[in-house]
Amino acid sequence: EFLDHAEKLWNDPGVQACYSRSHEYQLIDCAKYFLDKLHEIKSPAYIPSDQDILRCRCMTTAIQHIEFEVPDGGNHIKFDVYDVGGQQGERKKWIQVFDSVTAILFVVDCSSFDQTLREDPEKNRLLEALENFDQVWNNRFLKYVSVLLFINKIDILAEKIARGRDISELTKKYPDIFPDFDKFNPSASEKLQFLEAFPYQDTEPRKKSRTASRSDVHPDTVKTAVYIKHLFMKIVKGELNLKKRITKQERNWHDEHSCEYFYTCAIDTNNVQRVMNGCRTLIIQNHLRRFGII
Ligand SMILES: Nc1nc2c(ncn2[C@@H]2O[C@H](COP(=O)(O)OP(=O)(O)OP(=O)(O)O)[C@@H](O)[C@H]2O)c(=O)[nH]1
Ligand SMILES: [Mg+2]
Repeated sequence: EFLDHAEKLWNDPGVQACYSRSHEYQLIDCAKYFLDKLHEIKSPAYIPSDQDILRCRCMTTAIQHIEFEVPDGGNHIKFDVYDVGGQQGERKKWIQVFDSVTAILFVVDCSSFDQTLREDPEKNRLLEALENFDQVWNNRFLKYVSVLLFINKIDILAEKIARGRDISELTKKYPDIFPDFDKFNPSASEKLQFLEAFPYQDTEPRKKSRTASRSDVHPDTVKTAVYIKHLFMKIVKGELNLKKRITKQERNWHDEHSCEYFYTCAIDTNNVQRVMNGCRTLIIQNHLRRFGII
């Protein structure tokens, strides 16, 4: 009975209008996905699919340790992954795992440019992510640790842009940090890189040739994603400093680590497979370099 009522409410035009303004309050990203399929979920025969499980939101509170082995040639390489929580209250725990890590997987929600934090409704989420990344990249305990930056939720970014949202509010509010979006021009290779990562709908034929545009992806989605990538890369290059440095950095401070970025959609298994293959190679190379083997 509850689910019948919920379904009726979700189909109400007023509730839909509230949903279209969900960047103004706190609503979990997967709400629409599950509410859209209430008719299926309410059936007693409902069994969650893999996609349903991937869409579930489960906030990380304690540090999770996951071990797995990946085949590499004839060998198996063991990976130890520590998953930490991203919310403000969780971050003080990060230092416990800084010691002896080879790489950090830093996941940014690139669709969050028009949202504020659940923990602090005054703080913009993208700005918070940039500041947080600045602290990780410039942390003296992480000088030898490479960072893999995942510019994630590109599917939600596309949905938002299609609904007419844009990053201009942020660029107007913080012009020193966010340069004029209208004047920003991504190169053809930058557009191509994003489009190659963007998931194809089952109905959309895959492009055989490499091209810097796709009929199913709005040009502003591409432009916004590349713009966000530039912001993070400015931090990597030291062109954008958002946090006061406790330790003065000498010129070769960043020589011993690097940052690679990937556009990701964590719920698209094809995209994740490709990204993980790239990450595995980078992590192994970093490890070998760190121990002087290559
Ligand atoms: N549509 C979409 N949803 C995503 C994507 N990545 C994550 N999500 C959803 O976002 C929600 C949060 O994902 P989590 O993996 O719990 O996020 P987290 O960064 O570990 O969060 P904390 O544990 O609080 O730090 C889940 O509902 C996921 O299904 C994505 O690329 N696209
Ligand atoms: Mg988590």
